[in-house]
Amino acid sequence: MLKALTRCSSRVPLGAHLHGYVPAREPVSTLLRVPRGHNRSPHLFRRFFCSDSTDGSDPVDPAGSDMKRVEAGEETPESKSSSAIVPTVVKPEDCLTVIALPLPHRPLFPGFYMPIYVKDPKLLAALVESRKRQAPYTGAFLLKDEEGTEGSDAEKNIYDLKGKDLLNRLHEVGTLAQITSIQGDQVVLIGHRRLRITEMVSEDPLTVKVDHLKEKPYDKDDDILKATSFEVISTLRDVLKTSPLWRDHAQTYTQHIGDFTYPRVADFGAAISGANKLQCQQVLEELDVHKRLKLTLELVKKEMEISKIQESIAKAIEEKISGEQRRYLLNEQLKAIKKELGLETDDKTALSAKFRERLDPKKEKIPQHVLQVIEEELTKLQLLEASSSEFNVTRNYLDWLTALPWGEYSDENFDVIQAQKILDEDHYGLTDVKERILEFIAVGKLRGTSQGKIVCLSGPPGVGKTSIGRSIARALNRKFYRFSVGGLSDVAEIKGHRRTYIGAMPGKMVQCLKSVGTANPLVLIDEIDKLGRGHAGDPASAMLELLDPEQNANFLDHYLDVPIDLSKVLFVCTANVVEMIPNPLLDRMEVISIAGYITDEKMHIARDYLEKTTREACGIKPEQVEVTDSALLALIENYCREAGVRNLQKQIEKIYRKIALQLVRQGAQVQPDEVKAQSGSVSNETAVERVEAETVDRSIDKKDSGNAVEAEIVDSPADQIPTSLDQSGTLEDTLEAEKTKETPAAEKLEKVLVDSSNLVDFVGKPVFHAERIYDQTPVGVVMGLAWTAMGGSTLYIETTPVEQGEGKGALNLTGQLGDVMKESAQIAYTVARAILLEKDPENPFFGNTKLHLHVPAGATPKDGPSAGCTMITSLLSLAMNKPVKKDLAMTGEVTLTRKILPIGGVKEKTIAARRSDVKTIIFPSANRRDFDELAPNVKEGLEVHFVDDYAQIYNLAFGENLQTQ
Ligand SMILES: Nc1ncnc2c1ncn2[C@@H]1O[C@H](COP(=O)(O)OP(=O)(O)OP(=O)(O)O)[C@@H](O)[C@H]1O
Repeated sequence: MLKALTRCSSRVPLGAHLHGYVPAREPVSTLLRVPRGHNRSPHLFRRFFCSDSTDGSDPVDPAGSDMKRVEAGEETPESKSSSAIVPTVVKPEDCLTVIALPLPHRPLFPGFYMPIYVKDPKLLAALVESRKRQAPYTGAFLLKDEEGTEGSDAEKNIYDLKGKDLLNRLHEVGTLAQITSIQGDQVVLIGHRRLRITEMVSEDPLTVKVDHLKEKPYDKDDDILKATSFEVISTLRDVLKTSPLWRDHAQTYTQHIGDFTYPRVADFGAAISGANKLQCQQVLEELDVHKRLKLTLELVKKEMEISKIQESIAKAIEEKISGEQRRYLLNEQLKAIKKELGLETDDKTALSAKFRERLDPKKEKIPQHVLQVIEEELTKLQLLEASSSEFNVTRNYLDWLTALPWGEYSDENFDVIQAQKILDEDHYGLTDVKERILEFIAVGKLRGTSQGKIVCLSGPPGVGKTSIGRSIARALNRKFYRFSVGGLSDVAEIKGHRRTYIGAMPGKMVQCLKSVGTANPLVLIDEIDKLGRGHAGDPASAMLELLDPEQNANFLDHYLDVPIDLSKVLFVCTANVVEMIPNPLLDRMEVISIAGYITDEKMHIARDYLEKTTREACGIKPEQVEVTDSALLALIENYCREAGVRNLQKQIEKIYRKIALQLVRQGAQVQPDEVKAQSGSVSNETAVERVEAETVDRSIDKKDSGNAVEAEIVDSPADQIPTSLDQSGTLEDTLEAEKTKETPAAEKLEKVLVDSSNLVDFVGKPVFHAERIYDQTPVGVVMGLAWTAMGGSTLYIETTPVEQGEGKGALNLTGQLGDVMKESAQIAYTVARAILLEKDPENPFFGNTKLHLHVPAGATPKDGPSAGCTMITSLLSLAMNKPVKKDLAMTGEVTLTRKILPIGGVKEKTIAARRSDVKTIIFPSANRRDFDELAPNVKEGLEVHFVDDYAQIYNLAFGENLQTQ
């Protein structure tokens, strides 16, 4: 059984589908929608719309259609076969019975072509037959959709339909269509006039009786009609303009739009709109012209909106595309620029060439195993994808490997005298350090090469540990690199990260070598005593590997992964407290302690180094300022009593900043006169001022010299100012006066004098008050000597009775004493009781008195055993009600058998004692050597006793005789 009765399909290209009229296999030039490049003659349009009529007559002359096709240069199969014009017999209006042709997609509007495919052979044969019978007409009716079906589904269902069933599925109103050509199963129709089915005549093929429909009569000059029609036309024009798809048609169409009647305008609008088939059918069924126009207007307006949206979408996409194109272009340019500059990242060859270029000059010096790794990595680089992460890792690795100073050494200075000069230039004193460096140079000179060493400079803050490090590097002509390990807790900081980690970096030492560019720098490792505990590995062990001369010839950084030779590096570490340095590290270091400075040393440092550098830093000339010795002394004694000189430096900077301000302020007042003087001939008045200023300067400079010439100038009245040699009396003064003419204003300013009297104006009130609380220590109070990380200091041990009574003897301790110091106090109590018992057996003091021992200042934690002898003395002084000798200070650990053990920090303690105007110091005998090594200026004026038994202290403190045990 024939499945498909009628299969009508249209192959609809995108865009054309919107309007439902497509050029299928029909020769394109005969269609209203003419694709680009084909003949789009206005004749075609005129052909379909010129024979318009208001009475609903055919817009196309069916009789002439074939003739016109021939005119248009086309051939129909019939014209081909007969090569003659066949006159039509049947007129459209005579067609009252037609074969019903179902249209699945859109209705056919009068005046439009529509190609359809007829798959039902019976129907097709009937159509061919009717054409042969000179009645080439059929009724084209839109198919109704079956409920729940749409599009191709709806089409599918009609193939089984016949007779009545098919009739029921057809819309009642359709179009009388002329069959213009049949080629195979393709039938091309032209719509003529509206029809309505009245009854079925035969079933297969479906033939129906029809009524011809006419538009309701309308007034051509009706304004509303006119306006609506114009609105449709103008909207259509807009749509066609904005929609690039139909732009070409718009031109042609608008040229002929004037030929249209109102019903045709409505049909045209509906036909080309993208409205769905039901909306089109509605327009087709509408016989009231005004209503039809209104319906069409709605459809074309909607079309307009769609077109606008389409335009904005197109615009947005266009923008995006042009943005992307721009990016692409810029990227290409960037690549070209990078390539030009040799920065091209993905140009592997350029990259390899860059590395090789870097390698070439030092290839001889690079160890073989490192060269091998570099070569391997270079080969790997060529094989890797430039955008891969591995490529970047390899590139960075090669960058580090090739940037290191393999075998590059700076020419070392082996000239001891030159080195000494440099060291003295930068720092006063510090003889131990300087000596050690000179020894190092001497050994290097004799050996011909220098070996790496670890020197550790220990001492309180601000004594110049870091700055001497820099100076040593200068003296040795080595590059200087400093890094602080204070608080460092990650081993990776020292040994680097493994390359597998993202953002991996080599450790500090490799960074140092890259940055200094030599393999024998001086590396200053600051704050080694403050090395962190470490959360990832043990930093102390990593430091050991780095510093140990036994190991560091083959130091392996995790990142670099090839051993590097650090044996030529000179390591200088700094620490405040040596005891805090991990033992294995300390063991490998040469510790040089810098104890701190006494007033005398500070005076030198201030005068010869700090003042000079600060003055230069402030842009002040030496002749513009004078800081007297008394001012410096007051500054050191009352403001800067700590061991180092950092605070002293700050205070001097403060003074010089204030001086600079004063000078600038003065300069602002002097300036106008100066301008006058420099701008032309020198008036007498200005000259007087100049000479006066000069005189003041010199009178300050040569205060006590009693310079006669100076007096003469001062006394000279203004009009007698010497202008020539004979008047001035001396050549020197004339030259001086001449010089002043050219000197800038700032140089002739009044000299600023800083004295002890006006020091307060520069640095404010003294912050330090004497550590010494008592002029003469009372009963129960003795001065001890202590060592702190900030240097030495004096401290008092005070004991006082709290309560008396039979058997009440006890000892209370305060002053933030540590465990060792508390134990030391207990020992002192026992020894003191024993001594008192020995000296005065009748004295029940200790047994009956509750005592309180305190060590000011209460807020400072204290510990250590070295105050043992001081505590005993304090307890005995109270027990015997006898004060100790004036200006006495002591230090020493005591055993229960009254032996005095050695203590640390002799220099610091001596300096502290001097600072507190102590005249007599008692040290343990074992410390005699330390004291003897002190510089004479530190020991100067001190009466020092070395003791090994407490009895000696007792005798010195109380002026009595206690037998040693
Ligand atoms: N003997 C000296 N001669 C000249 N200047 C000195 C001397 N000692 C210290 N200074 C100066 O004191 C300042 C502080 O010194 P530096 O920073 O080296 O102290 P430091 O001992 O390293 O302190 P810290 O332990 O706090 O690091 C520097 O400007 C330095 O030049």
